[in-house]
Amino acid sequence: MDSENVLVGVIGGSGLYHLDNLTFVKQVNPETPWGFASSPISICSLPSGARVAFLARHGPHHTISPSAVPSRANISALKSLGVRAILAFSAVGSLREEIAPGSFAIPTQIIDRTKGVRPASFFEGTSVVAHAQFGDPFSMKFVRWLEGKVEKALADEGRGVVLHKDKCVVCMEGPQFSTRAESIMYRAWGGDLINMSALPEAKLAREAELSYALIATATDYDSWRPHSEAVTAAEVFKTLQSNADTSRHVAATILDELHLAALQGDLLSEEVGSMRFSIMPMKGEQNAEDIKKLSFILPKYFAST
Ligand SMILES: CSC[C@H]1O[C@H](OP(=O)(O)O)[C@H](O)[C@@H]1O
Ligand SMILES: Nc1ncnc2[nH]cnc12
Repeated sequence: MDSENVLVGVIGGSGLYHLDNLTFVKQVNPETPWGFASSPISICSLPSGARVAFLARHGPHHTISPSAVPSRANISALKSLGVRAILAFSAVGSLREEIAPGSFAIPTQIIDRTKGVRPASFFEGTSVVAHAQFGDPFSMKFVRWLEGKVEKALADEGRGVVLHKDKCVVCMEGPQFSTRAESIMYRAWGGDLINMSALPEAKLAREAELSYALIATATDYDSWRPHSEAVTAAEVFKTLQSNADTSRHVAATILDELHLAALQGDLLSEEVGSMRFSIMPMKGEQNAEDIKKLSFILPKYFAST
């Protein structure tokens, strides 16, 4: 196995600022056409010698608010290291009684409640138009593979953390939490979980032809329960630390196998090549600057001269 190859990237969310249960190798901070990532990227080595990349979505000291996360730089920086699959973690509110704070979920759907203030496409501001397939916003092969592995890791050491599957996450703008009326409306819409970070991350991973899945860690019941206090940051903080410890355990347990699966390729086969027919045919002269920029993320389709 080529231990220099970094095929798997991990994005840590609120509470998860490092994977210090893995062996730290070095930090890198590649500049991308969309600037620098939220944090320098830590390269860590796994027991097999394989390497993974870790980046903290809100910065190592949580200084970046959800609306300001440089997601294009994050995704393109990971891709520039050779990453093919991204495992993202996110602290979420629960919109369902049965998803108790402290439990984990792997969502399969997203409802977009961001407000258009986040750059959400690598093609934005360029002369190239592309429409990525996004009906299944997470990589389903990867999701199905993860479910079994994460469920097993959560049962380890008597942790007894429950894993919920096939859930729908509402991604809201923030930074303020939802009103009670919004929280109730999201439940009526079919939302099960709520966060502020699934988008545009998942969209950008799709545009970059990277496999992407999210492990959602529930911290609170948001604001829909009639006889409970509405969510506060203090409420979220109560479970953030233990959820982050569990997330680190899950990562350490599954990353070697994930690296191997990424190396074998089948797990990632849905995304590779998926943008080929999403890019509108370009007639006439192509804007050289734009092509150069896009070649950073999709060199197969945009040959930089
Ligand atoms: C700290 S509560 C709200 C905050 O937490 C989640 O962050 P992340 O998804 O990065 O774990 C949520 O999306 C909000 O950004
Ligand atoms: N209730 C909530 N709403 C939005 N994002 C969250 N992250 C954690 N809890 C949340």
